[in-house]
Amino acid sequence: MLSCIAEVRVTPILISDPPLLNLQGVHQPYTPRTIVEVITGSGVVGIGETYGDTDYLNIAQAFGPELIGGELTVNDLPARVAACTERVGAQRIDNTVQAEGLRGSRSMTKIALSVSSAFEVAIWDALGHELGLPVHALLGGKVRDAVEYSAYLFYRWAEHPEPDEPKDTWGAALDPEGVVAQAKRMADDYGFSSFKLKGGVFEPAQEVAAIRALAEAFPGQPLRLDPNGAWSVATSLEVAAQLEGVAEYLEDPTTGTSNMAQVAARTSLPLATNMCVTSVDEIAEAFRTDAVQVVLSDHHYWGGLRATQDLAAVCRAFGVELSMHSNTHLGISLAAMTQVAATIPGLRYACDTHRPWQTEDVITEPHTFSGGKLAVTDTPGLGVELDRDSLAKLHKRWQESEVRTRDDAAAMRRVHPDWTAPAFPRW
Ligand SMILES: O=C([O-])C(=O)C[C@H](O)[C@@H](O)C(=O)[O-]
Ligand SMILES: [Mg+2]
Repeated sequence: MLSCIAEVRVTPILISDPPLLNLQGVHQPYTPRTIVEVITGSGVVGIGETYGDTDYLNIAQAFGPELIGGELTVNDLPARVAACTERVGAQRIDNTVQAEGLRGSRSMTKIALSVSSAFEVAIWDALGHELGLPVHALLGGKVRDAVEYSAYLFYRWAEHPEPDEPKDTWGAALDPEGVVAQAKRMADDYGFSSFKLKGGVFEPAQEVAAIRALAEAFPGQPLRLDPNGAWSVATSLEVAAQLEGVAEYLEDPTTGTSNMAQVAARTSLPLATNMCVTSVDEIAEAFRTDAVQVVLSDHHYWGGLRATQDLAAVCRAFGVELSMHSNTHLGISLAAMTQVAATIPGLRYACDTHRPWQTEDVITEPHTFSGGKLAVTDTPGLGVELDRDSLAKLHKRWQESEVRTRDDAAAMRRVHPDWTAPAFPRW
């Protein structure tokens, strides 16, 4: 007989983040995350992680206690979190804006699923510990022993504007030479052999030049460019023509399924997305119109690991490839990504990860990449352990700070006071 859930803890934290540039602006020095702990009657602890912005945190804090006394089951979580979201005042959520402009359209359902994902992962982890099995075994078993990740390259400043803000040793990358230097360090330190450049920051010609410089520095290695929908259909087609035979795919060159379909119809370069296929109701139109050839799944978006497997099955049915998207995240989410990626057949594109950019973590032994891959652990649950000192320190930072959301445009205004997030298409 499995133990029931005896306690749930929801802890907001602030983690440091480097000054990475994107279409919307720049990453803040500190960004919020939510850490979830599900504790069973036998004392087992399962952990999960998701966004920490206020809309997400409020729902997570309201929902956590509803699990107490219940069983370690995941199938009813999305519906239960959605019902809780209604009660928490989801009517305040503006469904019309593009969340951070980087994630596609925003909706209450998507926010609820992102919250649900943290509880789902925590329950899988707890179940794994209760049964002495790794999460991948609970999900049906692994089909690979290691998961390959791609280097996630960013244009960036050397430092945040204020002297007492977090620093790292990567230096600036504001031109093709800087991007290549960053890629070389990613290859040397982590063994990554495919590279994605976050675009939408400079004029397309400069970003094409950076991809060409990468192709020269890393001949034959897979390259991707992701401007988060910054380009018109015409610009996307110009870039596609220049990168055919150079890049392995273009990621969200333009905004919206119909624009993506127009681009896809006139280039041989595959199009990937983490913006126009981010929920079940967006799949049909995108697949029917052949708008995307690679869906970048994200267990935070889709509601967890089971939902990621479901998405993989739908993609298989339509001959669409699957890979993984990543946003600023810590080791709990990386462990979850690795466990589910291990179970998905035919994953032929390396998954994204922001992990090398994070200097902090809440697990006792942060992951080590070898040859750009993470080994799939067979230890029970997710195979990672919560570092309570670190969690307490990062929670204290949250308590002492006024930062409650990630706002890349506001962070950019500290340096360029006239900055506003650009209208689509930017170019
Ligand atoms: O692939 C993507 O679109 C992303 O990773 C979105 C992220 O939010 C990224 O652009 C970032 O953190 O600046
Ligand atoms: Mg993307």
